[in-house]
Amino acid sequence: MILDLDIGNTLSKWRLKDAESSEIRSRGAVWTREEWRPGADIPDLDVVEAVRISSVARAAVLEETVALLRRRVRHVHVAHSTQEALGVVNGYEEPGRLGVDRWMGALAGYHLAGGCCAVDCGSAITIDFVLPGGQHLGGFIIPGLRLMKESLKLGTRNVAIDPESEADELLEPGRRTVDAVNHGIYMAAVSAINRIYSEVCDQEGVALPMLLTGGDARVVSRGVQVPHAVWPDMVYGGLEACFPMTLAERAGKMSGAPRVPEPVALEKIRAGLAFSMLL
Ligand SMILES: Nc1ncnc2c1ncn2[C@@H]1O[C@H](COP(=O)(O)OP(=O)(O)O)[C@@H](O)[C@H]1O
Ligand SMILES: CC(C)(COP(=O)(O)O)[C@@H](O)C(=O)NCCC(=O)O
Ligand SMILES: [K+]
Repeated sequence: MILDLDIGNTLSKWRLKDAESSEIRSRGAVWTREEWRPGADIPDLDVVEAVRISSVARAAVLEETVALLRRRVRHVHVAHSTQEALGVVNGYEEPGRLGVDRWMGALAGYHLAGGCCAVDCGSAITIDFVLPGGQHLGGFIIPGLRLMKESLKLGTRNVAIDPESEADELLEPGRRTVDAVNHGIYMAAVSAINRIYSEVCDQEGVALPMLLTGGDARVVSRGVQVPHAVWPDMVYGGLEACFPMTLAERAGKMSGAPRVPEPVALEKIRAGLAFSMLL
């Protein structure tokens, strides 16, 4: 079995992948603050022959995790943001400073779709752009839905956006604090994504397919007007592409990769932008 780990600021996600069949056998998540202890919600390491890790948590969390895993598992691969990988050139002045989850997402997106806009809706919402030739432009970082809510400190901490609520509902003015906050941050997130996408496509003269991942991807997806696909395993896709192990991976396949969304024509994106400027 291959253990894939995506350690974010909020949740540490894992999945077990069968090295022979390439099937995903199980998956789970624990709070990043908590200690890693095989047992409870952590897979049994006895069946694991290799681990691939993407981590943006504190260095100590990664060090401890790697130390623990190295004692039990033969192959431990840790992903790093580099200047170039798999045909993508990192757009950061200091490539190593780009969050490795963003780098994995950008690589997976490029591997799947060529040029793309990769959006990760986790603790932070990150919006990264890769051009068709492989140049990563850099990106945008805004607080995630939960962080935005917490920053308001309005005692609404535990009131999550109802994942069943319709986007239309979330776009109405709230008539209670809870709704005003939820609708406000939702609007902030989705309008930022829509606008940033249009601005960058306009500047670069190319309509890019958009891919969405992260804990809030599904709820954010409903308010994003740009054609896009939700890809929960996008960060894992980067790990698969960087450290291919199974036959399918060596053939370039990434588990759970969606169909590439067809972007709208650049003229339409530009017309939408021009229209919003008139309002
Ligand atoms: N069941 C859940 N538990 C925790 N967070 C959730 C859950 N469902 C959605 N979320 C949202 O997902 C975010 C965490 O998403 P994730 O992509 O795992 O973040 P990160 O990679 O930063 O750890 C939380 O900040 C929260 O807004
Ligand atoms: C921007 C992030 C905090 C997002 O982390 P996440 O929401 O996935 O936990 C992470 O990618 C990070 O720590 N990046 C380093 C700074 C940068 O990418 O510029
Ligand atoms: K993120």
